[in-house]
Amino acid sequence: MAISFMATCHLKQPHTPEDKGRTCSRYTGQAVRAVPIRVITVGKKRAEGVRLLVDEYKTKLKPYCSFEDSLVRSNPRNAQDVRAQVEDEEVGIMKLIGPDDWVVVLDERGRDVDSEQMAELLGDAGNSGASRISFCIGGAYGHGREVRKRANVTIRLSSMVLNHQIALVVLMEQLYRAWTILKGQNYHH
Ligand SMILES: C[S@@+](CC[C@H](N)C(=O)[O-])C[C@H]1O[C@@H](n2cnc3c(N)ncnc32)[C@H](O)[C@@H]1O
Repeated sequence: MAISFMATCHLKQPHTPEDKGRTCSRYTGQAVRAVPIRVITVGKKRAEGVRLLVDEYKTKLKPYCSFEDSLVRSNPRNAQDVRAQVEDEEVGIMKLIGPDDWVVVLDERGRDVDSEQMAELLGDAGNSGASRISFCIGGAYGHGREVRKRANVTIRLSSMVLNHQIALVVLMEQLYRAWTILKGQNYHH
């Protein structure tokens, strides 16, 4: 499934004063097929503040696309064995990924994507045959080999390592931002 979101954004360079207020996406103002989004996270119970923010962005995303929040629970029995933990979490993630999913793995070693490129990623997915976009956030020790291999693209949200719950909140906000870019709405400046 060819998705070219990296190739086209004309605001890849740092924004100049002239760029201020412009949003860039090949798809801005066009009808974009809203591919359902699923975010798969690994972990235990979420912190209350994270839960509130995730709920807020789920509500904000509702007018744009369907959204599924899937949690793969870490098995506490594996806490002393990192490999067993990563493998167990990987099985849980792979079970949720369908054959037609377009898979975006989040990893601090992934490709840098700006907000406009995130919008293009969603727009490109809409033009592809993907039945769903699955974003995968790993556990304390990251993703296993199978998940990495399954990735259509691996992106990072920052060059810093984030706690998985913080990564989830940042991703949710960026998904909402991406949709406002696609719709040409006054949120992204
Ligand atoms: C605590 S981090 C795991 C860090 C671990 N060093 C690794 O090898 O992945 C948990 C998860 O949060 C996500 N994450 C953390 N920092 C990130 C970043 N800068 N960009 C994208 N995702 C990130 C990744 O999905 C990661 O698997």
